[in-house]
Amino acid sequence: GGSSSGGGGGRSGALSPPPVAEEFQRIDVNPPKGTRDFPPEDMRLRNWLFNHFREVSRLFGFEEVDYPVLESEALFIRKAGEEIRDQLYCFEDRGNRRVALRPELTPSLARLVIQKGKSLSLPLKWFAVGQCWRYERMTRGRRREHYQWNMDILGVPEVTAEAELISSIVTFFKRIGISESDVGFKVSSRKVLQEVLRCYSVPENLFGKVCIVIDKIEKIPIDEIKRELKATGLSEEAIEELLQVLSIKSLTKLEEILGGSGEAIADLKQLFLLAEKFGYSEWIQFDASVVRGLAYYTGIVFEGFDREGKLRAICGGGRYDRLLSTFGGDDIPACGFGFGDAVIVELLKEKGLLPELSLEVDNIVCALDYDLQGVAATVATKLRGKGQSVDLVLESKPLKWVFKRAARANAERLILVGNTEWQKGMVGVKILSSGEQYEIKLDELE
Ligand SMILES: OCc1cccc(Br)n1
Repeated sequence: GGSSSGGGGGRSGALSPPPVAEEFQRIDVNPPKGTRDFPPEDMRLRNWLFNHFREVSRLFGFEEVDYPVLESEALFIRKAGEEIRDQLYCFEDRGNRRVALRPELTPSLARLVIQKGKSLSLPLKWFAVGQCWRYERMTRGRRREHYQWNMDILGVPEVTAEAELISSIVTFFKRIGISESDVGFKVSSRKVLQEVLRCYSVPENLFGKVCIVIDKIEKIPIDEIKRELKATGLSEEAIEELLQVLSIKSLTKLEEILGGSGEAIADLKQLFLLAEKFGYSEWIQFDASVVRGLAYYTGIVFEGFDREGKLRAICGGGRYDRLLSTFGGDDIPACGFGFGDAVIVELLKEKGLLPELSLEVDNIVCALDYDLQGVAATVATKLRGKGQSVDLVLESKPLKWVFKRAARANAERLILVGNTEWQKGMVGVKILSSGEQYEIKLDELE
């Protein structure tokens, strides 16, 4: 065994514990920094949330997909200065391959779509609920993993796709009791930025970088924003015009500035028209300052926010028509969103909307004598065959213990297998809510 460590007297007279061999040293029982365990109570909340994600995706006719949590690092290497890149959880594996824990799901979707190529019938509507990772210096004590619900539509160039996606998120919010008085969506289009930058003949390849700087507009001082924009090569004039346009909060005003002929205005007008038809006009507002922090968006972008302004963005997404070609594939028009599992729970807590979820078991089955354990197993199997859940007591326990367990499991019924009753082929039944109890033949037990 390992060398003994610690222990050993030293204090006069006091008996110190015997040294603990290395292999029995107590490990750190906490999960790695920034990660979470999901013990039953937390797992019930997580399942409740994910079941709503999945049910809404089903209502919208989406198919579930998933990808490896480990991807080639190359999938996420983009040069636009994104935070998601700076915090990539990447390493070299034993085969000397550069790999990364996925920080988002969209690049994996793009990879799979390219891999499947012509065999896919468009439009495709896929959803996923996957764990995503980042390696952030724990200076801010923030999480390093979260689960993200994604819905994506590929093959639809019109903004009906974006309108459909926002409708799915509104549907989700309504299901969990969140209304338009609690949250809203800021909606814009990167084509607004594009049209301004084109006026100043800014090269296309700077577009992603400029967006990433602007996405930080509410997170860092405006002087820093201007400095970083200048560093990308933008002229003072272009920067001033850009910041001016970004402060616009009405489509009419935007039209005055950009003129009515550009795609940005047309897309946004169409989206607001569709919002009316979907019935979620009250949930959305135009806000030119929304650009989102992912370089690959090319058109409409949107983000869900809490109207009290206490929390970070709840969800976000947009159009990314050029992502596939960055991986060498043929471009397919695409749009999608990501919805994390953290902020929404904070919002539900704020609103007192967290559901009360407890363990629910239909039956506790217990043998009163050890030699009836087999009969108890038969009873449990019969009930399970009828779709009833059974917590079968697996060892001799005092009745007091059994009642306590039944209460904790909110069991509907307690089935007791005792010698007296079993002599008559009967078992004892106690309905825990009413206290009613009776004996019944095993084959009459429902
Ligand atoms: O939303 C950014 C992000 C990506 C991966 C993991 C976590 Br926690 N957060």
